[in-house]
Amino acid sequence: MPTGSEEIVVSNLTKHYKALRAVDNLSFIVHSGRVTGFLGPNGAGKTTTLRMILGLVTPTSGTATFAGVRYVDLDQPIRHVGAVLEASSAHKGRSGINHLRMICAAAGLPRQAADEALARVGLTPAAKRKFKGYSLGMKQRLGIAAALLGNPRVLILDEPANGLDPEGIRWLRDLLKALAAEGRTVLVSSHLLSEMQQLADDVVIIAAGQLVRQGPVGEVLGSMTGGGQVRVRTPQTAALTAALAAEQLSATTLPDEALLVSGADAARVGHIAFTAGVELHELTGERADLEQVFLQLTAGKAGIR
Ligand SMILES: Nc1ncnc2c1ncn2[C@@H]1O[C@H](COP(=O)(O)OP(=O)(O)OP(=O)(O)O)[C@@H](O)[C@H]1O
Repeated sequence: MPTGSEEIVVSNLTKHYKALRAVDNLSFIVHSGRVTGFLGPNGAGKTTTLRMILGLVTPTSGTATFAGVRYVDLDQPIRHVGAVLEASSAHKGRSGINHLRMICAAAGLPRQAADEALARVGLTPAAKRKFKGYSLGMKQRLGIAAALLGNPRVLILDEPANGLDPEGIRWLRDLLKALAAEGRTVLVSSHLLSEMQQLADDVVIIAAGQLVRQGPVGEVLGSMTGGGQVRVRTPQTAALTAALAAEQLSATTLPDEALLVSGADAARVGHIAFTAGVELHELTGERADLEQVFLQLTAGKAGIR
């Protein structure tokens, strides 16, 4: 079990490759006890940012710290931060458990940590099978097991949902949520937006190396859609339409005679109806999905470099 919380603070982080600003004055905080999704279109700068956070790429300027300490200054980093940067690789003929035991031996961790990490990712039944026989999903699990060996307070995963089937995604969601519930800080990058919507509590969205938006998933969605759309049915259509208009809300009539109200959530529409004495037979909030939000937020920035 990790002790203490450990936020990741990214502060004015910048990386230039010649004229290209791969990461451009980026600042955000990743909170402990939550799963944070790091989203951006291809080339947005996600991997470069993660590599700077992990001390693998030297920033042009700015810092990334764990409870105030840069990765390179951490004492025994494997016990602080676990990371999976690309699909796990291991010697083809080596078993999963032996792969983990070798990492333990090299890092001075107890051998038992390998068994515990393998169990945590549900690979115990395949412990002695050779890596070359592992499916992509099993390889992803083994990579996460390797990241968990030092019982780190922070977990950083680059595209962990890649190649997982829906059942694998559900498994990943449950694991990440459980790790966060233990107080760990979990940062997960992805371009799989609908899956991020399931996986993450918070999102940090970047495009062209710059921060576009950060916050709880629900707030980011709500702020983009102005509260989304609400489907409502009433026998008093004219009265409800008038009450909505008085609040500067417009409603369109759907083919099944229900009304679709934009720019308000279900609670607001329900309140307006109640105040106007209008009877409702249906009231359903329809939230935009992250894919739509993401496209709106990054429109014009994606693909310009
Ligand atoms: N070592 C490097 N030298 C030059 N340019 C680089 C280098 N590493 C990354 N870049 C460029 O920096 C930009 C950001 O790349 P990065 O891999 O961080 O994006 P990403 O968001 O992870 O994208 P993807 O989802 O495609 O992996 C890209 O334009 C990339 O070509």
